[in-house]
Amino acid sequence: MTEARRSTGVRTPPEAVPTQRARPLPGPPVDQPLVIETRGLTKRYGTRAAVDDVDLHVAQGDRYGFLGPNGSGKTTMVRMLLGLVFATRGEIRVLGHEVPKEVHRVLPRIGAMVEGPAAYGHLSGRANLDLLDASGPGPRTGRRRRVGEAMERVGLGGVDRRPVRTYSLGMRQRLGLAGALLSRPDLLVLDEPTNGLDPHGIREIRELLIELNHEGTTVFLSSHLLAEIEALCTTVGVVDRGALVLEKPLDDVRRSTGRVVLSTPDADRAAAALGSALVDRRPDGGLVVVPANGSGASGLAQHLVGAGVRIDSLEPETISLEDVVVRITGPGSDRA
Ligand SMILES: Nc1ncnc2c1ncn2[C@@H]1O[C@H](COP(=O)(O)OP(=O)(O)OP(=O)(O)O)[C@@H](O)[C@H]1O
Repeated sequence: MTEARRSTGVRTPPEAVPTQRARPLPGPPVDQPLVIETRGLTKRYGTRAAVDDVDLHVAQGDRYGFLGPNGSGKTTMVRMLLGLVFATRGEIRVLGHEVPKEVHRVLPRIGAMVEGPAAYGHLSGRANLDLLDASGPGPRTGRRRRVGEAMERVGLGGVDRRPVRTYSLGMRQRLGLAGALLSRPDLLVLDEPTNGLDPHGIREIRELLIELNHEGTTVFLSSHLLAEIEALCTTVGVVDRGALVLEKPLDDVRRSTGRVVLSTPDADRAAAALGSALVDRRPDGGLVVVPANGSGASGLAQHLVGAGVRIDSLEPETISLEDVVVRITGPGSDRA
């Protein structure tokens, strides 16, 4: 069952999205207008549902991570949002417009990168972006500036005249992102944007996306990399075999358990002093403790020190995104 979204995470609201909707799709309330919403969205290939009855809610200002194992339907979802694949059933609304019916009104406001960046290898990065810009809705005037700015933005300003065939994978990925930025989009839709990048490249892309988000761009990205979503996103949607099984602000997912984890060189002495307040011992040696009612971590520390226990650290126990994903998707969810 879907753990539905109740509120949005940290927000820097960008300029307003059209809120007049001919027919708003029903869904859980959120604090900001929705820039992507789907209702009962389903895509079948033969008898197999690649996307299965999905109600998605991406709010303005989100950095929304669409997380799922390989083959769980992420790319199919992204392609439907962009009008590249027709749904078998269900409704899609992006930036207040129906997709695919009104996709021509939506696409000029979206920057997208799906299934890796495509570029002509014999042309320079700048020439590739010139071509892309020429095929877009933007005016001819200002193209040079737009392309230059986009190249600078992704850190390719110094190599803009080199043929793309000489670019590393990371540079190609950044060129793809530069293409997505040309129209100064309200919404970025990125399918596995850090695929194939090394840790340095992943960090660069992440920092750039956070920067763009702070300037007002809503970011929707798909990934099978839990750590990537955890480091970048404000909201997470978890998809398992085509179905959305969780959609929540990341801060709500990683909530505190109310217990604390004690790290000490005097574990046995601590265990004796804690009695029934000690509820678990972790593989890393940490003692999981339930502080006595109202005493909190400071009361616990006082009690332990009084019992002659040395304390290395005493920290609140939190549930990680990984804990939650493992629990709700179960083992083998990424198997065919
Ligand atoms: N054109 C197609 N025809 C038939 N089946 C398809 C087609 N496109 C996707 N599928 C199937 O739909 C399911 C979801 O695929 P999709 O590519 O959307 O998943 P994904 O989560 O993006 O996977 P990955 O992370 O590997 O890219 C898979 O079982 C895939 O084989």
